Amino acid sequence: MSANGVLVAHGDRPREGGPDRKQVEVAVGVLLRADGAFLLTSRPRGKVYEGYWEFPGGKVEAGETVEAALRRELIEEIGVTIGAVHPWRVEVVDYPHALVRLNFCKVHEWSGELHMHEGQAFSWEQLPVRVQPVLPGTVPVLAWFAQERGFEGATHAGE
Ligand SMILES: Nc1nc2c([nH]c(=O)n2[C@H]2C[C@H](O)[C@@H](COP(=O)(O)OP(=O)(O)OP(=O)(O)O)O2)c(=O)[nH]1
Repeated sequence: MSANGVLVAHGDRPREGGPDRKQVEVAVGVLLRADGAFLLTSRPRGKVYEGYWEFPGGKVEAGETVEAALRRELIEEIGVTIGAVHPWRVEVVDYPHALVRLNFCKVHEWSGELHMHEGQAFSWEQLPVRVQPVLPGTVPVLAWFAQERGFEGATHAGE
């Protein structure tokens, strides 16, 4: 785990892959508009946690950097070409289906229109987030925003 990583365990099902299971690297994009709104997308049908809201992104492939993976995933999933990628925070989440290492990156510039290529829904959100349910591994990001923005109270519905 990185120095700024936190470990969040979620769910009480037995873990897949035994005690030596590998961390799956995930590149996650926090797209920010000038007014501070951030983009959330819903997980497509057929994926674990289908319908849960998250930041767009996906798994880093072998030999790929987090930045390259993020550029690829955002073209594939939401149809935008991103500008500078700013690594923000890292979080490790221990799900029953996988141990994931989420590399959250802020992105302020992109080109192209949003097109949800996997049938997801999208929403530009501010705190408190109105869409629900929010993916467990996404919830801490809302707390980081709250800290940055001096926001107090529940960060999302259904808490
Ligand atoms: N994209 C994204 N994934 C997240 C977030 N929070 C969180 O716990 N995750 C987890 C869910 C998944 O276990 C993993 C991402 O894997 P994924 O299945 O979406 O990745 P992928 O698009 O490459 O999927 P696949 O087609 O290879 O199955 O990270 C988040 O905010 N965004």
